[in-house]
Amino acid sequence: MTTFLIGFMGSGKSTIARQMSADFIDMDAMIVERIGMPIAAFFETQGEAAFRQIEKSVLSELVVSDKVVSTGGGIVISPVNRQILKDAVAKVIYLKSDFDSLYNRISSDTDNVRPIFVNSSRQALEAIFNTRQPLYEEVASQIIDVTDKTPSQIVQEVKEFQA
Ligand SMILES: Nc1ncnc2c1ncn2[C@@H]1O[C@H](COP(=O)(O)OP(=O)(O)O)[C@@H](O)[C@H]1O
Ligand SMILES: O=C(O)C1=C[C@@H](OP(=O)(O)O)[C@@H](O)[C@H](O)C1
Ligand SMILES: [Mg+2]
Repeated sequence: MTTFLIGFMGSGKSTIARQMSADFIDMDAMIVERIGMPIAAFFETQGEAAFRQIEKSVLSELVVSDKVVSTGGGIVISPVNRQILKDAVAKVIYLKSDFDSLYNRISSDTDNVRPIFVNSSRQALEAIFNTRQPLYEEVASQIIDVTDKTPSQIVQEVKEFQA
């Protein structure tokens, strides 16, 4: 069965997926391969809407992948994506944390340039966070509070829930 990891940027989706399964799929990495450029460059040249179109089709492809899939933090924006996640025979695990913890993490993450982070004030980003919170909860089959937990503690909690 496919396992989707969802949550705001910086919640650890890519990190936890990597620790959960050697053949995990990171949606952002898959999209970067497809578009042939970093996501930030694509946002700049083609726009966010074009990114969301690609994201939606990649999500549809991955529903039947039977893999651990780390999604991008904006996967829940689209009602169509939320319906895909609700209809899927899949586990949808929400890695939940508070905005301040996530903001600190994203701010110090030099490996990943997130255009929405780069282009938003802290206040604007918090508003996006607050808007998305209920959307993650709407589609989640499991919610894990990841605040102040190590990746291995989180992986352990996922496994215990599914035991
Ligand atoms: N449980 C954790 N504790 C501390 N730092 C973490 C944890 N999970 C992820 N990180 C760090 O936070 C940043 C974002 O992680 P990432 O997996 O890219 O999140 P996402 O894919 O949800 O945006 C990275 O610098 C990563 O090393
Ligand atoms: O929150 C968002 O809208 C986004 C989050 C990013 O993924 P991560 O959550 O893995 O950083 C990536 O999909 C893109 O920058 C958009
Ligand atoms: Mg990620």
